[in-house]
Amino acid sequence: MTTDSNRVIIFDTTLRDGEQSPGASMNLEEKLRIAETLEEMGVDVIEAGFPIASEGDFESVSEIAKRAKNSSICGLSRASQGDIQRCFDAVKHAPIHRIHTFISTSPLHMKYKLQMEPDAVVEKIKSSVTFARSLVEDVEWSAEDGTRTDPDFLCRCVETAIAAGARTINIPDTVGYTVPEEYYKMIDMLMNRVPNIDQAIISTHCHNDLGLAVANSLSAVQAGARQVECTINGLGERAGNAALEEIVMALRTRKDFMPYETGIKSELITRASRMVSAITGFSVQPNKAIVGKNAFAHESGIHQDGMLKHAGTYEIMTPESVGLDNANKIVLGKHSGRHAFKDKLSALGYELGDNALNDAFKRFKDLADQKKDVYDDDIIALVDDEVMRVNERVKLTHFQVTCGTHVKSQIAALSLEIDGDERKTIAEGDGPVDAAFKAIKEIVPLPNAHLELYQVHAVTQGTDAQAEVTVRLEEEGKTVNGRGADTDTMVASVNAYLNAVNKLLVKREKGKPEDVGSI
Ligand SMILES: CC(=O)SCCNC(=O)CCNC(=O)[C@H](O)C(C)(C)COP(=O)(O)OP(=O)(O)OC[C@H]1O[C@@H](n2cnc3c(N)ncnc32)[C@H](O)[C@@H]1OP(=O)(O)O
Ligand SMILES: CC(C)C(=O)C(=O)O
Repeated sequence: MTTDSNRVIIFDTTLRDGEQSPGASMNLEEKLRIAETLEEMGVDVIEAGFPIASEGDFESVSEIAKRAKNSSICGLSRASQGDIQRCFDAVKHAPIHRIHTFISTSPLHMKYKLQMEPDAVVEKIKSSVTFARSLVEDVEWSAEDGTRTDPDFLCRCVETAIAAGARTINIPDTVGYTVPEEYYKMIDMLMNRVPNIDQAIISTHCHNDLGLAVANSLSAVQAGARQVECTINGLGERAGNAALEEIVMALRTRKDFMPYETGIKSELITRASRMVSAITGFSVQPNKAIVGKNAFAHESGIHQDGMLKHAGTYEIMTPESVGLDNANKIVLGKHSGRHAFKDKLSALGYELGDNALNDAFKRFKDLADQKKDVYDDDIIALVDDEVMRVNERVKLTHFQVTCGTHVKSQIAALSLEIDGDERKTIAEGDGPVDAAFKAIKEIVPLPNAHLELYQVHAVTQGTDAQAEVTVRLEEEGKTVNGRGADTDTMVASVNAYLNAVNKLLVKREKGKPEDVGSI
């Protein structure tokens, strides 16, 4: 495959190296779905598996090849005729196909793993690539453990592979050992020293053992590599491979510094990431670049304020460019400020005046201090509660209740502000709710009111969820419902009861004006 001087070939190995992650095995149907998505994304080469590894691998590479249209389908094979033939038999069904063959070139691998002399390795490169070329046009050769290989020997191996017909030369950082500057120099050295290098495309295949897989790959591109091997979500052996989404978005976002193109439709990145995560069961860490759930989320007030004024203040790419349609996420939490809170309220349909906004904001901050996640429903409950309480005559100022085992009766201590006056009491009850409600009735006499309903439900999930309590009171044929929300169920209960009491007072006022103030 040839490429324009600035076109970077994206070679996805999620189905081969990605599947080598312990626990990431995929079945045929799952591999077909991923391959279809990769092709739709515009991946140039899909490494679909290692056909000699098993009947299952052979079948999946063959089936993927049969369905492929535009992507080249590739299989991996050791430097042996058996592997290469099996690989060919699987990939040959694809209209565009490639054989990828490899052998180790580092002193350590040659001596201990292959137990071969360097000259014998060079001979194997020649014979394996020649055999592969007798089967297909497009042969890729990899120098396994390339980054720990002696430079002179690496040049000799690369020259041999190209002379035998390889048109892509891959220099893997098999153990994730190199660093960007060193890798740059290695690619640059090959470009300058290997006499027939212009007949091949240099490829990178970086592992992430030091967290440098993407940085190393980009460094190699800057040195002249024009194929990057990568995987969705950075899946792969040990710490994984370079993440496709990070490579693609880095090239797209920093075109000013790295003027290279890929053929990837980046809008499909999120879909591919979620699919691979769901199929493998490997969840994506929340702070993972590009595809983590927090990659476009903003929690702190200063950032949220900046985002509301201009998204470019804190986002270097748009969520839409990676296929997130819910736009940037302003997540309210304890670090949020008034601007973001007000914006969230208007998105939820609330327009509060300055005073009400300040009161609601204070309650929101208190809630965020107590609660890990503040959801929209929490805010709705909080604001409804706040709005409801404006103009209430009876307000809670203090409440404490004892409860637990081996306590005969529970004691509630309560202070209420009624029309501006503070009143206090202590009451005993059969359980904390009973004690609390008795305390209210001692301060606010309600001789004819009956409790018809007391209901608690959690607004959101988790043990720190807000409780929303509904209390229904009936007095002489008039029924009112009171609501209260708080992370403390007892406080929510008292607030709900008081809300109902306040509504009853309003009904009394309407019915008998002479009763105003008769508390
Ligand atoms: C860095 C990488 O990602 S490399 C790819 C890793 N992927 C895989 O290993 C895919 C899954 N592998 C398998 O299913 C099996 O290992 C097989 C089918 C490939 C081979 O299985 P076996 O024949 O039982 O051999 P085993 O895996 O135990 O040992 C590997 C053999 O291949 C040899 N070998 C390793 N790499 C190469 C190579 N590139 N070219 C030729 N021979 C190689 C080893 O020296 C060893 O040979 P030996 O048996 O003479 O000592
Ligand atoms: C065989 C090559 C491409 C590889 O996977 C590696 O070296 O990590």
